[in-house]
Amino acid sequence: MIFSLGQRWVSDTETELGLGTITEIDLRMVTLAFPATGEKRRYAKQGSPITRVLFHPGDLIQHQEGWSLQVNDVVEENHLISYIGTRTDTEKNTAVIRETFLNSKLTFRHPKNRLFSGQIDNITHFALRFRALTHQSKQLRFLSQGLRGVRASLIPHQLHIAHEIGQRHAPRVLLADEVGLGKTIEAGMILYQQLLSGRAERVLIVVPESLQHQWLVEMLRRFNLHFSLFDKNRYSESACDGMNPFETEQWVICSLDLIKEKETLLKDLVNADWDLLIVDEAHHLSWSEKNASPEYQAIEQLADRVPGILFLTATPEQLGEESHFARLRLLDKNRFYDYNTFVDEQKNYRLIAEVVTLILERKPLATEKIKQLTDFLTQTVDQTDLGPLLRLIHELGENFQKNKKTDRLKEEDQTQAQKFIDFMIDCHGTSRVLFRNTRNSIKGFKKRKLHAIKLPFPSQYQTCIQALNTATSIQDKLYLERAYQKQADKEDWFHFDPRVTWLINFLLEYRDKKVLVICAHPRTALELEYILRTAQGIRSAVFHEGLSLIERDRAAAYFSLIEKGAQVLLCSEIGSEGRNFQFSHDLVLFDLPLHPDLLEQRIGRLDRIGQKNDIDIFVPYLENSAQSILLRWYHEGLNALEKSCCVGHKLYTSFEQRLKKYLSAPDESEGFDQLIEECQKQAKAITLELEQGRDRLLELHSSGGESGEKYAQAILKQNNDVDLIELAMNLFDIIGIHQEDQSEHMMLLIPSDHMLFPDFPGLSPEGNLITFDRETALVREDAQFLSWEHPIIRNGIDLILSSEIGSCSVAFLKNKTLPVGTLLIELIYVVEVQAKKSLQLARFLPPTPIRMLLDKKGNNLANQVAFEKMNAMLNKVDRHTAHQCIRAVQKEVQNILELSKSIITKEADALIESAKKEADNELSCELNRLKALKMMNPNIRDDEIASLEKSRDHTLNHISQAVFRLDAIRLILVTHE
Ligand SMILES: Nc1ncnc2c1ncn2[C@@H]1O[C@H](COP(=O)(O)OP(=O)(O)OP(=O)(O)O)[C@@H](O)[C@H]1O
Repeated sequence: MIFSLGQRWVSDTETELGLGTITEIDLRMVTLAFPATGEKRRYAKQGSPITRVLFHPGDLIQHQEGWSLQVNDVVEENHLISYIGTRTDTEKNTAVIRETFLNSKLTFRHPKNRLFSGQIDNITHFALRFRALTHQSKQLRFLSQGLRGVRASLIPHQLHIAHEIGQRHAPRVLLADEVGLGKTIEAGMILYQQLLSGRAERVLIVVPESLQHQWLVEMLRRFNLHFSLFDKNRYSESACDGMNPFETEQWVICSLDLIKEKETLLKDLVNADWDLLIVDEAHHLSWSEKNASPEYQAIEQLADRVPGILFLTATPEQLGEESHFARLRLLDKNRFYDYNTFVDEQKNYRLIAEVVTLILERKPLATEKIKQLTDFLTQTVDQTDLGPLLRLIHELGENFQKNKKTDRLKEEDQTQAQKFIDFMIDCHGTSRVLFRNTRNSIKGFKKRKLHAIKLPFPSQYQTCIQALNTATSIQDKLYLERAYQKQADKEDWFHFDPRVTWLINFLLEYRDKKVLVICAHPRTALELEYILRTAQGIRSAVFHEGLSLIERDRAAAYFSLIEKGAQVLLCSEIGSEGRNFQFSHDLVLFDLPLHPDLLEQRIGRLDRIGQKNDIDIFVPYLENSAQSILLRWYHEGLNALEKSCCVGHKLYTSFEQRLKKYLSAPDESEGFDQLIEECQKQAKAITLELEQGRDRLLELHSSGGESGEKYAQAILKQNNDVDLIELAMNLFDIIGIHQEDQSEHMMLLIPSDHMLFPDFPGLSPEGNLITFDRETALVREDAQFLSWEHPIIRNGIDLILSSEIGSCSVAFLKNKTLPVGTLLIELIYVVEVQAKKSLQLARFLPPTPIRMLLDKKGNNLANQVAFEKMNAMLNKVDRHTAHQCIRAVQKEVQNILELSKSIITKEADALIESAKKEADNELSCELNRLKALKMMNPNIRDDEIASLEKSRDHTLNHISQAVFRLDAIRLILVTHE
């Protein structure tokens, strides 16, 4: 296809944009401007979902000035089309419309014209069209858009977070759920909603190099999103002709290592106009006043330009609270401007958490508490809001007191209480930017059991330490095999280290177990693997940061194979970050890391969603070694091995110096019991304080209480949805896609030789294995999970509705109670709004079909005879007879169409009014809430309010301008035979 400036094209997936004009062409991309909605889109020249708009003699088209032309002739010059024909307003004049001047709001292929020119469709096509319209309209209003098509279990806290953030304009948040609770899935759900709603189009995901493929695969298999991975080669291959390589793709994954290394690449990234940036393992962005890491600086440049940001980390405070604060500042500079103010603010959390907890537990607020709260609110809340708030607190207190005995609240009190809680949570702290769920607040996690294995300290290590003497660092003491190699320059440590013998025996004894072994250093992992494989023939794989990505993925895949896979995977410290190994439940910590957050990351490889067994953690350690000290500290001081420890960083900071003293001289353990005791006490106190303060608030707003459950239930109802299955089968039959049953819940879709649309998007020539059942989709990853949101369904419906298929039909109705030849006309009007997708008007007014069944006098019988009932009674008519019938009743049809106009105007007006009311209610309510919050919570950004205000005004304005059009027409003639 040759592209030329001024040509008119339409987007196959976004027909609501109207007619587009080519405004820019370069080597690989074309830009289309859509004047009807004021939007622009860039498409790759090859393979993009756009179609050239061409009309033919007989078509009725419209000039941008509003007049229409009946096309008689079509002329092409310099790749641009001119339509020659008769103006319908003046009847006589011959006129020309160059395609550039076509009306951008043009609706094509009027069904009436098709009817009178004899272009008749099969009655089954008409039925499919109506069903597709009806379902599309219903589904576009579904509450949990973008959440139901994900191949994942319905986990309430994830759905709540995704819903809460996915609906925002340019969300900027930190997802900090504990390790393995599903941050990747949450980020994917947010991203998917932003894409579906048109709020985001260009997306960049930045991850540690080792996780690139995992993200690529997760986005594809769970969300059907095909990302492009940019490594060094891909970048330099695309960097030709002065083009920005990142502009050739809409969705890109890139590694943090690459970004910080290559200055030109970062520059290109920053200039590539992303809508949404996702950064995984964001704790790598370390910052201090004197030293911002290169990673931090790189992401800072992007954060200045990209409107939406999601940071993901399970251990936000791993590199210190200052770094945590600095990351929050990347999300919102205005709000997080000063570290000390931030720390001060955190002190208020306790009071708010206490009050919220009392209300949740329906306990009356003591006078003292009310006073404290009043003082606090007086300082922070605007005077106009203060009165009602205080009244509410008193009333709630009194009502709780009155209803104490029944333990039940009246519904309005319940609503009031929830409103107050939402308000308090919304207003304070980091709630709009930080989300954190913990294992405490989510049920179903398996237990962890520690098996500490004490082993003798080998003399070789003793000699080595003595030889190193004062030069022995804590690292040497902790990782003795490395110190030994340094000092003795020998590699035979594995011959005498009893941990190795223990590991070999353990693996030989439990041949059927899949065991993950983690150690601090890649070289240790490599040497262990060598000895296991060569000396003992144990099937093993190794996984460390020195391997290429392909080698790492290969190792992980080898380990995951059930039969003939590796029995053991040996990982270095960061080699396994973010990886999913929950199919194993035996973890060997060959050594322990110094920082508790690293320990949590290690255990998190197995202790994550999807783990079906209790987890056994084996720690072989050498008696009286630094590791034995560290083990006691972790187990007895922090209880970090058998329970997830959320206070690790704080305790490490507080005990670091004293702990290191013992680690450097493990023999001198005097006073260590005392340290453990202090540590336990402090752990208890900090945990309590957090549970009563910051963490309680975070938990309340992150888990979402009942809201996540509500979304899960709504989505669950759509599993194996009969409407969806019926429509899909109908669609596949008509399009020409064969269906072969494979098992109870699975089916193979195979393209036939007679496809209605030869290039059906998403359908592979070899066929697609599909299922409508979520549970099947979760275990059978080779099957695609079909929901209303799956591209096969969405594209299928779009293909039908953006074409003429089924828009014009003729049928016979055998009915002896009516005179032969009685004419009924079934009309399908569609009321619709043309506006930017990102306004999401479909929530209030999706393209809505209005069906009429009119007799000669214009009486509407649609309510008496429902569509499916009528459809079942109809018989098809051969083309020749249909043409004769049309000619015979043409005049009557014209009359009935005229009569239908007043009916549709009335019905459309009512629909538009009710949509406006709904939109106004919802958006004004949200706006008022944000404005009220803004008074006391600077977390609400000005641009969020401005955007919502603008979007409400635009929404109402666009809904008022909604139009109706005739989408389909069916003539029904009564026969007696
Ligand atoms: N809703 C879900 N349905 C099915 N599996 C899930 C779901 N949520 C998470 N999982 C699985 O649980 C594991 C952990 O999820 P994920 O990787 O998103 O967690 P994470 O919080 O990003 O972990 P980490 O902190 O290690 O980066 C993954 O194997 C993921 O596939």
